[in-house]
Amino acid sequence: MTGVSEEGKTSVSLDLLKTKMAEFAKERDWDQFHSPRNLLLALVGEVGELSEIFQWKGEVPKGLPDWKEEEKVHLGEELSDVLLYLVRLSDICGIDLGKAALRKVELNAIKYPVGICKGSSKKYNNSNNGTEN
Ligand SMILES: Nc1ccn([C@H]2C[C@H](O)[C@@H](COP(=O)(O)OP(=O)(O)OP(=O)(O)O)O2)c(=O)n1
Repeated sequence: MTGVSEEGKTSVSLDLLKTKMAEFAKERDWDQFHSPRNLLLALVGEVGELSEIFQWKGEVPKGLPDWKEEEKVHLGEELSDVLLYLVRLSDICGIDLGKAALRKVELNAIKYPVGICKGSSKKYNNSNNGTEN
């Protein structure tokens, strides 16, 4: 279920990750542990591990040009743990994550019209139908 993107690179689908996680759990008889609450706590734990990588470093430049290869590998692992638990949590809750995320992107575009928001990171404000800090 991998696909080829417009740039010709192989892309990995959320469906493939969902299937892999379901197989991983089934083979180990771990469905019993993959409850919504357990998965949410595991997800939050992995977000903590991801945060530790950046902790005390101050701001870092995009692309992480000064990071060693092994640091980037570690970052990829922690990002993956977060993604995999998120995909699994969504599956166990019966949410089509890809569809929900696409819908949210569309809602975001309506909430933050280019004409009002371009160049400004201010948050949407319900009271004046505009934006504020
Ligand atoms: N009950 C479990 C335990 C693990 N995993 C999978 C999902 C994550 O991708 C990864 C998490 O494994 P660990 O709990 O061993 O966490 P780390 O890989 O981060 O290791 P550590 O916590 O030792 O740094 O394994 C899972 O699906 N269900």
